[in-house]
Amino acid sequence: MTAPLPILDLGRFNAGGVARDGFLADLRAAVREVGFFYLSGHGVPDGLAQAAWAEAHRFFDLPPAAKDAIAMVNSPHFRGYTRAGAERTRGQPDWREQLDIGTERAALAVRPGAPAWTRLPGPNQWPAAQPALRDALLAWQEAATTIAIRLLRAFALALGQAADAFDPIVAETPNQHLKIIRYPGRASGDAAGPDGRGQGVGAHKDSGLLTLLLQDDQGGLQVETAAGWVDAAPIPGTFVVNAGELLELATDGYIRATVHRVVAPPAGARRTSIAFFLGARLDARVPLLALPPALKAEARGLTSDPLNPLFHDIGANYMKGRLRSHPDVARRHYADLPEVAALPAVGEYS
Ligand SMILES: O=C(O)CCC(=O)C(=O)O
Ligand SMILES: [Fe+2]
Repeated sequence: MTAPLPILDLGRFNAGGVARDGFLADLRAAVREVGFFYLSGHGVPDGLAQAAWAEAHRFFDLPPAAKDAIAMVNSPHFRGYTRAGAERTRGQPDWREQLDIGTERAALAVRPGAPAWTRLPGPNQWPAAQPALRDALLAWQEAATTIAIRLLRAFALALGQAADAFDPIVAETPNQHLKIIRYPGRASGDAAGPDGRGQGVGAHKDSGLLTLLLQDDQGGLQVETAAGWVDAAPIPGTFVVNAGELLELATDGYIRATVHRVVAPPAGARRTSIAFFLGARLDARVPLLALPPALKAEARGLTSDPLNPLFHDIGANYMKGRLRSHPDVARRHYADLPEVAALPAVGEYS
């Protein structure tokens, strides 16, 4: 299906006046109805994305041993490389390799009895053979963070809030999470997947506030809408933006954290993406916004999922997701937590 997803131009927001009002009205409709849109006019210099792409491709082309040398299982901070085949979404195997990074910082000094999430901040792992990867990805992460925080201000205004309504939960130490991802080609029938094609990543919602995605020209990202699954076909110069579960929680379901998936490329092809997830500070709680009456009347309430309960306590919510996605890391570094014993052998993504 062709893409009916809206395209929003951030230049209209930056321009102010009636252009801004029009942007906010379109944004409000987009986040309530679809929860996914393309962002153009974001003003991020092209060179930053080009550098991130070039280094991402170089990384995935490293020999397997060089990538395994920075395996995520080495890191109590859930940073590093994960081979294809180590994740499942709702029981079905995903097929993608990825490198996870986050804010580059020293680990916190953790007091005994402190919440488990205080062990999450810490250094990234970088491949010794590719020193340029670090600068390119950290620069991209900073640029994406700036745009995501500007968008959050637009979300707040679009919902009748003060522009800074979300500022306290992203101030100074927002939870930055960047993944470069490669989906190898998969012969159809390889594994049960959508439309008889293989599953790249199964249907899920993102858990943070906002996701900003760069994708190459292969395609495969699909979004669940009232009209069924639609393709988020690549549009050069744009990001794909979607809201995560924290915004659904903060708005009592006015904003939709939309289900999406990636269909694996055919055998012989491959797909690469760069996904930035803006999360809230781990020490914060998700606020419940007081929506103006006209918007409150349209809020749908939360779509509760017994397999994936949501916590307003952000650190606990994020920790739960990391433990489920990467049970090997959980067992190596978090075996003291009671919930770790119950984890399945392979990561459950969503
Ligand atoms: O690779 C993509 O296009 C999307 C990836 C995704 O949905 C995720 O990692 O949460
Ligand atoms: Fe996602």
